[in-house]
Amino acid sequence: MTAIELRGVTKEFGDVTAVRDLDLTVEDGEVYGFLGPNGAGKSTTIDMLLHLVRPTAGTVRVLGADVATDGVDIRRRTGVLPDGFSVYDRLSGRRHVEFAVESKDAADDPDALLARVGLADAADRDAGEYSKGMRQRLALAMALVDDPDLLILDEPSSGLDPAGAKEMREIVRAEAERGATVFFSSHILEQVDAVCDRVGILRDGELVAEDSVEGLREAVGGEETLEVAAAGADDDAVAAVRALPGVSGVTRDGDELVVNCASDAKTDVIAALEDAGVAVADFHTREASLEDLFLAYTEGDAASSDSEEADSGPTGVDPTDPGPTADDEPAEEEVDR
Ligand SMILES: Nc1ncnc2c1ncn2[C@@H]1O[C@H](COP(=O)(O)OP(=O)(O)OP(=O)(O)O)[C@@H](O)[C@H]1O
Repeated sequence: MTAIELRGVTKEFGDVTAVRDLDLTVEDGEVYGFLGPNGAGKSTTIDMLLHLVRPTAGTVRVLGADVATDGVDIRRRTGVLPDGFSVYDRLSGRRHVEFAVESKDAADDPDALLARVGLADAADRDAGEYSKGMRQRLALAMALVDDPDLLILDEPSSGLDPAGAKEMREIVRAEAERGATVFFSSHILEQVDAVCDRVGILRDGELVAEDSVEGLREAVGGEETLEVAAAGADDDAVAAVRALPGVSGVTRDGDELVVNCASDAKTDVIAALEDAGVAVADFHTREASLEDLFLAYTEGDAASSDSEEADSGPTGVDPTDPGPTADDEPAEEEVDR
């Protein structure tokens, strides 16, 4: 079965096209990493999977059913870790999980779930006292209720310390081994690298790359990354480099230009910079990584080095809204983010 299937999906918010003619398929049991810089359309896509936002065009199918007509059943079988999860300050962590268990009419032991996400000792404390990472762990515990067939995790590692991020990866792996499909968005490539079967890279609402992590590595295998100390490089010089054959991406990192290019294009890059009047102080090459590929596909104004910190923004998410389980109708109103 296909866990997620988007066909020709477009979402416009007034003049802004957040997602453009998106085709995306996630097979049952896959761990799929959904990458992209800020504003690429990841959360909008996730909101459409959850039927919190209706597409302007196209169809969205989840767990073999149409989200527009079978939302209740889909939500019952789906665990969601929303972006910008907010808690009820005066309810304990345990109460939050109990609520999620009751909402799904499930039989899970809240304490076992809290222990699984490392919150056993904090189970009785008010969630309002939880740190950001603890809230994220709590959200994960709630998402795991009733062994969902599909886990949708929006920036799951946001706010987690390295130990928490590792635990998150282990939980994702364990869920996949259990047979669940996991779809998660992230800016953090090492998360994706470590757990995903496949990765999709979204830019300006369009899928610009999709492959296994190995496939993406192979795709950059024939390329090198050239780091050029070029303090005086202006936009014209960058554009001249970008226009060269064999150059797949150029990003600026302080006084340095980072150029993804075929090995035989390196001398052309240096020559183009010098022709543009840039004094090249130094340059060296380094091995291409998944990070380089991400930058190559997402470079430009939208991709910046500050993208590692997720902007959770206003929450708009009620943590005790059973979402995945509710007997209510699919949302009629779009979420206000
Ligand atoms: N409710 C809304 N009204 C108007 N514009 C919106 C709304 N939601 C999203 N957008 C716009 O759609 C585009 C995609 O936003 P989205 O939140 O989906 O990106 P994202 O990839 O999740 O970004 P981030 O990594 O920063 O969370 C942005 O230009 C954003 O401003």
